[in-house]
Amino acid sequence: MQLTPLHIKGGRPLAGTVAAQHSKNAALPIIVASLLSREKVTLHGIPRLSDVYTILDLMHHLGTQHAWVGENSLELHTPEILNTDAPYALVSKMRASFIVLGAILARAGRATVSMPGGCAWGPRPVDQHVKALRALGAEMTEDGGNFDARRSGSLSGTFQFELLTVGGTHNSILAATLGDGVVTLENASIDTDVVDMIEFLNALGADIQGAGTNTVVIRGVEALRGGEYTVIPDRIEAGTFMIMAAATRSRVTLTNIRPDHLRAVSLKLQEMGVEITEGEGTVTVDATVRELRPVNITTQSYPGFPTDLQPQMSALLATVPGTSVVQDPVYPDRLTHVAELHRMGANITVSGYTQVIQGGALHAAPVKAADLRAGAALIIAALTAESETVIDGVQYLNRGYERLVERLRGLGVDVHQPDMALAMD
Ligand SMILES: CC(=O)N[C@H]1[C@@H](OP(=O)(O)OP(=O)(O)OC[C@H]2O[C@@H](n3ccc(=O)[nH]c3=O)[C@H](O)[C@@H]2O)O[C@H](CO)[C@@H](O)[C@@H]1O
Ligand SMILES: C=C(OP(=O)(O)O)C(=O)O
Repeated sequence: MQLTPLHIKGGRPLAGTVAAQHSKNAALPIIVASLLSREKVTLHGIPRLSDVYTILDLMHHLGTQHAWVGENSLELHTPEILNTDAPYALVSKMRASFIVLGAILARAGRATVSMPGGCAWGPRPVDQHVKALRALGAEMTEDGGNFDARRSGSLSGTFQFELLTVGGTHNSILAATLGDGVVTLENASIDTDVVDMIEFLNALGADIQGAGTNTVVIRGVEALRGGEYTVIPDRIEAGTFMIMAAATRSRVTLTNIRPDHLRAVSLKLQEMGVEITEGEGTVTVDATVRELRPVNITTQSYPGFPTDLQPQMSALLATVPGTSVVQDPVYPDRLTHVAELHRMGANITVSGYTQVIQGGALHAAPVKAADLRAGAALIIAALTAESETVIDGVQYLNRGYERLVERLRGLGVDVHQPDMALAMD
């Protein structure tokens, strides 16, 4: 859906407290994982985001009935899998939908899923998903952009990922949870979103050991029961607000967070001269104490500095005098924010996945987001610029930030976008 642009008048500090939403990237796989149970599942902490509505459309196609039973609570029930295919029109909208492959395969014995979409900054292969499922005994074929997966019995065996992949680990766990085989995943992702999905599945009666370590052992079980689960706080959303506070040289408190999940971000901000005070489920970011210093950043899988905060951090560093170097080997093409920040006066030169940033003051300009976190980076830049920046491409922001205008206003931001409320209908 095309939305009217966001108008932001920046150049003044933020103040106050903002509660982080629950995690988009944990909620989506957990919603998909509910497909493994015939019983009713109630999930709390589901953010009202366009990605959630997209995955619910896909789940509806597969046979899931859903009902919102509170602002962020969702009841899901899949007594039968009605379709074993996940069509292009639904899967192409977001990356997370590709993991329905593992879930449908587990529940129905076969699945046909289109190549995934999502934020389109460059190639996002799924070779590890395919290799893992093949190694564990599934038959996988690809035809015309569709993957067809079949299994004759339970998945079993050992697979070692060639690299750390969040989605590949999700998909393999989902495929192996039901049945009577034992699957060992080596070099598995230890990302918070993987741990949360494992804890959810175990709460429903799965037998999955090793969450948060690189070796995950899944002993298949005959069936999962129903249950209730609360999704973890969104470390990327919280990190975005922390970076926003630093960029505007403000003092802001975040609540509903897991400080331990945000350590890489906190350490980098501290290195820049930002005061970070952690509390029980809170963090206070104070960038009013001293001048900020430039830093160098290289993204890594969790617990390293997340690629999903690289564009936002680049926007912050574009405002900090001196030279910073930002490298994103996880997603080397994740650079759509750069040309837009140039319009605002940023001095960033790019070579491969390296940005060399000479910080200074930014100015307002019309800009356009081409993906979710680039949109967040443009908001951060706009908040530092005197006079009004107009940000287009707002539909991407609705993929990842709940009630954004309202929450920015809560921090004192001068922002308006007349039809924002419609985006969440
Ligand atoms: C919905 C969701 O949760 N998305 C997140 C998830 O994406 P996603 O799960 O797609 O990302 P992965 O962790 O799989 O990707 C990490 C790296 O592995 C590579 N790779 C991945 C799979 C594969 O089969 N082959 C391969 O080469 C990717 O190109 C990338 O360089 O983790 C990313 C990395 O933290 C985040 O940016 C995304 O926001
Ligand atoms: C890139 C993201 O999501 P996806 O993997 O669905 O594109 C993100 O959350 O930053």
